[in-house]
Amino acid sequence: MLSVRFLSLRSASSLTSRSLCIAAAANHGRAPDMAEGNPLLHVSNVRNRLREIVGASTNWSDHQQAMAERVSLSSKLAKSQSELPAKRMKDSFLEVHLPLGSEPELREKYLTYHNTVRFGRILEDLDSLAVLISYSHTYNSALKRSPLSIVTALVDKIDMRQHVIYPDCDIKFTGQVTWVGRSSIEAKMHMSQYRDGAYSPVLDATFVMVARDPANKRAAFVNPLKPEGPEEEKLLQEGEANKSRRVELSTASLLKVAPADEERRIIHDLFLNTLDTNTVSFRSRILPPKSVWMEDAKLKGLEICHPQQRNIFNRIFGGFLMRKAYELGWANACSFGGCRPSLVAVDDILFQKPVEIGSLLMLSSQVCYTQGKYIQVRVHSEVFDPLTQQHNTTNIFHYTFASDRDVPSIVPRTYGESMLYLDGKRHFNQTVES
Ligand SMILES: CCCCCCCCCCCCCC(=O)SCCNC(=O)CCNC(=O)[C@H](O)C(C)(C)COP(=O)(O)OP(=O)(O)OC[C@H]1O[C@@H](n2cnc3c(N)ncnc32)[C@H](O)[C@@H]1OP(=O)(O)O
Repeated sequence: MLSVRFLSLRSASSLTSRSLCIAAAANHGRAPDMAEGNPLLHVSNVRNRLREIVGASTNWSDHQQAMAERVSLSSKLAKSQSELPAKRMKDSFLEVHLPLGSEPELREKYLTYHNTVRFGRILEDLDSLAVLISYSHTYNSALKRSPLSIVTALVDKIDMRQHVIYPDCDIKFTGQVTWVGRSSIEAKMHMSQYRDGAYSPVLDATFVMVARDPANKRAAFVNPLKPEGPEEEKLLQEGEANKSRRVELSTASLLKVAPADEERRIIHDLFLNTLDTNTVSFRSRILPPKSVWMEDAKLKGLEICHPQQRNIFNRIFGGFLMRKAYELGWANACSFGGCRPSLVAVDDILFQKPVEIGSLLMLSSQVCYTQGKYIQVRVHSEVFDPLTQQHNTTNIFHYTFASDRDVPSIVPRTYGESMLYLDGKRHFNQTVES
């Protein structure tokens, strides 16, 4: 059933060298693999494979029955991690093609007005791929369907290696599991684009996925990971270090503890800088030149969560949420900077709660930190229940953009805004200065 093409790392590199040999004869943005008709996994098949793996319904009208059938798979879950066989990294290695160069009919879905690729669409593909990689790691040939519900918990990091993604050149995604906990899985993915005879790197992404029982109510064990060779040992150690870093960051969150001394000084300097020197008062505040109050750098949006945007577990697809938040964040940075900004990094996208079908999803984007030509944007999403009038945060997204010129400085006015500023600064330092 899981007839995904599992390529070993070694076979992937030999594929690349073979590709390079044929490259001279290939078109500008059309990779030889695709031109030769090599049957690699096509991006549009990733979701179909996921549907098959979990037995998701294709019609919304059948979703309750499909869910009930899934819940009956609970008995197939492992009682402990030790009863599951250890997997190798190559067991989950996948290579997926998005042939924008070879299949012009695909382009429309990915095209921006400015003749580049919609990054929100790439986020959707990365999310689906991370889920498929995780299912490949947990694949059990004795079962027809996987009892695991694997959800996206965190987009740890997406580093852009190139700012322009061409809409008429083939794209290749590769990825594998690089670390596992008891129920969590780290998947690393790379995206490259075929241009002028070779694939060149576009981005590197690290996602954390979490396995749940079929009803998505509690954690479920995943197979241990057995590294082979020093390169894989290093990836595993990096995964361990990533986990420790996440715990540290969460412990130091400004929602839990006071800012550090240096951060307090920054906030006080910003405050002093806005005082009116003519009136000796803490109350009269003046916006410094080439600055914008934080409250004037927001953009809001609303999504009604229709069944069309559901994932294989009948909740809203994480990739869709990322696309919507990204596009709002981009528009926010665009109107703030007065030009089309390019994406530098995506960092620490947290999926706190699932978004149910039918929800009213409120998205709120805020420019929270600026430095030179860089704009740090935070998008907060919450569901609003019109019956109880309650708001619940579901996601927080962080995006770093670069403008083609220096942008105005963002200035917080309240204490809460100052915390947003510091949080934005921390994210900026982590992505841009690391
Ligand atoms: C149907 C046809 C449609 C076709 C659709 C096509 C689309 C197909 C695409 C399909 C795509 C489908 C994909 C989608 O669309 S998934 C949709 C988007 N994602 C979500 O909705 C998830 C929302 N969040 C949650 O449900 C909870 O917060 C989760 C479940 C994530 C954690 O809940 P909770 O906190 O209560 O869990 P726990 O305390 O028991 O811990 C369990 C483990 O989780 C680890 N952990 C937790 N948080 C984090 C974190 N932030 N960073 C790193 N790790 C984290 C934790 O260390 C522990 O690990 P371990 O020590 O066990 O190893």
